[in-house]
Amino acid sequence: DPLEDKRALLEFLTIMQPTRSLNWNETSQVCNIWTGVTCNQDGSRIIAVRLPGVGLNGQIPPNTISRLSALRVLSLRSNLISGEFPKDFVELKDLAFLYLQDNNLSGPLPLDFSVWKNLTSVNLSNNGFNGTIPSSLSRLKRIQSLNLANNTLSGDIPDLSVLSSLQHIDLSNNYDLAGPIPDWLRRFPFSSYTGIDIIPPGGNYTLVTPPPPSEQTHQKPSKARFLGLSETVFLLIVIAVSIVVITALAFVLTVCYVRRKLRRGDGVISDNKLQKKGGMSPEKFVSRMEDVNNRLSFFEGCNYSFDLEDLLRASAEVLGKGTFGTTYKAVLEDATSVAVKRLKDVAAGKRDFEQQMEIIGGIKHENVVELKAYYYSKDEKLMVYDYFSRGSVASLLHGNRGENRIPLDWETRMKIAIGAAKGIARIHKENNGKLVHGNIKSSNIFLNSESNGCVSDLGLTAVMSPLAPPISRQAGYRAPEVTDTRKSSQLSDVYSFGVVLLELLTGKSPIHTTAGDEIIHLVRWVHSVVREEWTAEVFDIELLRYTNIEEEMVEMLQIAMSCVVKAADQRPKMSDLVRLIENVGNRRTSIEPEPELKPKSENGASETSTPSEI
Ligand SMILES: Nc1ncnc2c1ncn2[C@@H]1O[C@H](COP(=O)(O)OP(=O)(O)OP(=O)(O)O)[C@@H](O)[C@H]1O
Repeated sequence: DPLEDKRALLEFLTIMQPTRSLNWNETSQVCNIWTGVTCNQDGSRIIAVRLPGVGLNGQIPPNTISRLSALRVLSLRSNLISGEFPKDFVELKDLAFLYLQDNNLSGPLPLDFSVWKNLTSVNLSNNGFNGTIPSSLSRLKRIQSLNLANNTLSGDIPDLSVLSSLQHIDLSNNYDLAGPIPDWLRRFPFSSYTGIDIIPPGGNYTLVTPPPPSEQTHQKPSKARFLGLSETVFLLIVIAVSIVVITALAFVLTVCYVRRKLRRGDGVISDNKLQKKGGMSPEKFVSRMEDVNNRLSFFEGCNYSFDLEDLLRASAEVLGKGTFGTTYKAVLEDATSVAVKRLKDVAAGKRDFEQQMEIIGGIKHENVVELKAYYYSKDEKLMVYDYFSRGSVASLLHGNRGENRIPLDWETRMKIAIGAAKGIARIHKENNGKLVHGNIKSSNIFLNSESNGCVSDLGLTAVMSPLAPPISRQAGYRAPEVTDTRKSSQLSDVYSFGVVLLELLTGKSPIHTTAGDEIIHLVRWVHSVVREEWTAEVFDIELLRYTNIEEEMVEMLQIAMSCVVKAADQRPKMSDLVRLIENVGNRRTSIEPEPELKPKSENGASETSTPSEI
């Protein structure tokens, strides 16, 4: 345990006296136990303290928090903290995320922000800070989000145009800030600088206020104007305005009605806010989530700094509904995008769920999508991942079939296959070699920063109810024995991986319909085509433009077919597959530079791709 850090926090707690009781006591272990506290990997230091809305009262005592010199995240927002910005916070050299908004802090902002070189997100809004905005903010090279709104800051707005990483800024409602509004600030939304005094060319101060809504001018014709019009014209205007108002009202009511209906529908978020989902009132939802013992649990090394409340407030968009729940893209205040999976039908109790999450979150591998955080309460179970803006392999392969489609080239497909194989092989080593992915499919494979395949959504079958209805969307990937026993294994993962390989090779979905509405099962179809000795027909038409890859495609087809054999014990192990696929890829580097074309048969396949090789 980090004893020194622990002592500092206990001193802080004794003086601040939060109204909500925290489970911090001298005898208990800090790391993984104390509410709102996160330690580093070896448990030697505290790196995050998150205590939003726990009723902390009074001034932050000097020489307490500042002793946590490894602190990266400090969130004390929505409390009753008063006094000046603690001077000794300069000791927190690693601080990256600072959230002190919604308190009663006052006095000047720190003069020299450059002591916090790693600052990424700062929110000091809704306090009583006064004085000027320090120009040293311009030295925060990593800053992405800066919120100083609703204080009483004054003076000029410093030039922060050099901050290329800045994505979000809010200086609004600091009524004594003087203008003019600099050009760099005008690049941000208008809401970033409403409520600031500006000096127009004439010299008089005016306040930057939002433009008045246009209806107002329609609804309130001035008296002078009325006197200038004939009564008929005036009446016509009144009637026209009334019609517009009534139509608008009817429209709003219809929208409300439709939204309410939608909200009742299964899994549909009506107001694209996570907090309004599930037909629960936002207040009820938030209060359920805010149970002190039920907090968002982050994994070691995670550089996110948001709290559950931030997540609930984030604007959210449904990415899709899958086997285990619905996944949302949530955009947080500091412009970070995360993917949040809201699980349904979880059968595991809290302890088992947490244990499984620890196993999943403990896997750090470049080909496994890292679980960043999770949340468990009676009513909600959430998992938080990085958001992959390029979409999944499923969407890259099967999405956007229109004119501006960018086909997936062979090299990328191979990188996806090798990456995914390595990721799954790594998963299979976990938990004493017993961990099963359980849901391998192309919508759960993404491209990492090097465009290698990266697998997600692992290990969830262990916490799900076995009584949940069978999922048809998984069907095309499910090994025959899983259909019967409903138990997945590492060998059934191999089968599903084989189906993904077939998808990459054929460009076809595991279950699809033909023009004549015939349902095609990819594995069966490939078997039948190969049996009929039409191997070349199998490959994706988009791949036929590449001249010297036939041999590799055939080799990959052989590998895929070995994965999808019926008898589980005859399938290769994932670690063998990594080697086999890498061999194919390695040979390619020597083939690729050869410009020579191989002779092609009529249907476009090379002479070497004879069915006998399969
Ligand atoms: N981290 C992420 N970044 C971007 N998109 C994601 C992320 N995680 C999931 N998605 C996408 O969100 C959609 C829904 O995902 P989800 O995992 O809930 O369902 P699925 O993959 O369709 O099925 P299953 O639940 O069986 O995995 C899918 O299109 C998936 O590719």
